[in-house]
Amino acid sequence: MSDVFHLGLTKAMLQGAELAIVPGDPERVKRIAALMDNPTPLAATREFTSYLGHLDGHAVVVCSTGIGGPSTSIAVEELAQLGIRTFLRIGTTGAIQPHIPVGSLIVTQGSVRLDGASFHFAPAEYPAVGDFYCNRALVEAAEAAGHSPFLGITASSDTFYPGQERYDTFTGRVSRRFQGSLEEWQALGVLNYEMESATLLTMCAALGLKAGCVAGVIVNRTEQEIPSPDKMAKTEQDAIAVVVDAARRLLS
Ligand SMILES: O=P(O)(O)O[C@H]1O[C@H](CO)[C@@H](O)[C@H]1O
Ligand SMILES: O=c1cc[nH]c(=O)[nH]1
Repeated sequence: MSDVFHLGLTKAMLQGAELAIVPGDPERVKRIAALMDNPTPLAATREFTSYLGHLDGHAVVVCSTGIGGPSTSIAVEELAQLGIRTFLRIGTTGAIQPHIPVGSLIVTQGSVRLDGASFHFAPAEYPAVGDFYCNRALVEAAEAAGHSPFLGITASSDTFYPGQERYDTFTGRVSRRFQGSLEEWQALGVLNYEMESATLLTMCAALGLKAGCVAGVIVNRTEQEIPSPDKMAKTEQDAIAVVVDAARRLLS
């Protein structure tokens, strides 16, 4: 019996956990939990796969959000109902600034809200910003692992293709709203594209929860569209190690 609608979890299963690590991809969950003590599978429903692990004796939930804002909002809402107060997203991303190499890590300070779900929590004037302490823990964890993370603004889009101005679509077209948008975000200093941070950061700020996002750069859109599988796996693993260390720092 589940205490919440979708995740298949009960409060008892979470053993008092107050922090969750939330990747997009369900396949990433086990690999994140493997870096903790006593990794234990909890549930797998739709796009929501969850594990419990422990860091220095603290229970930590790992739960995938699936792709995009709507499913992210469900995961966060239900985890909050079960007692989670801090959310660390670990994702993959496409950089749009030429100086950001594939393999690097980006910590999202704030997001351009190209999603829809965040508007169900707060109006357009409200910022999608990360929690300072989460950002600090992510940056310190990245630096401790020898990375020089980029910290800045992310464009967070509901769609992977038009919203991120990709022309390798079925029609080869992108709707007028997004034509030229990549260049505009570049000129405004936006670092990267992904698909969940706008929802996560807005809803957490609006609901009095803490959140931070780190992402591994798997493509640079000024150079290529398709990631190389080897580089992608290493980048993802680097980001996983950083998010787990950041969680440990926040819990200590
Ligand atoms: O690797 P994840 O966490 O899924 O993040 C990124 O990858 C997906 C798109 O390929 C989107 O979810 C985007 O935000
Ligand atoms: O370009 C990219 C790469 C990963 N995820 C995204 O949303 N966009």
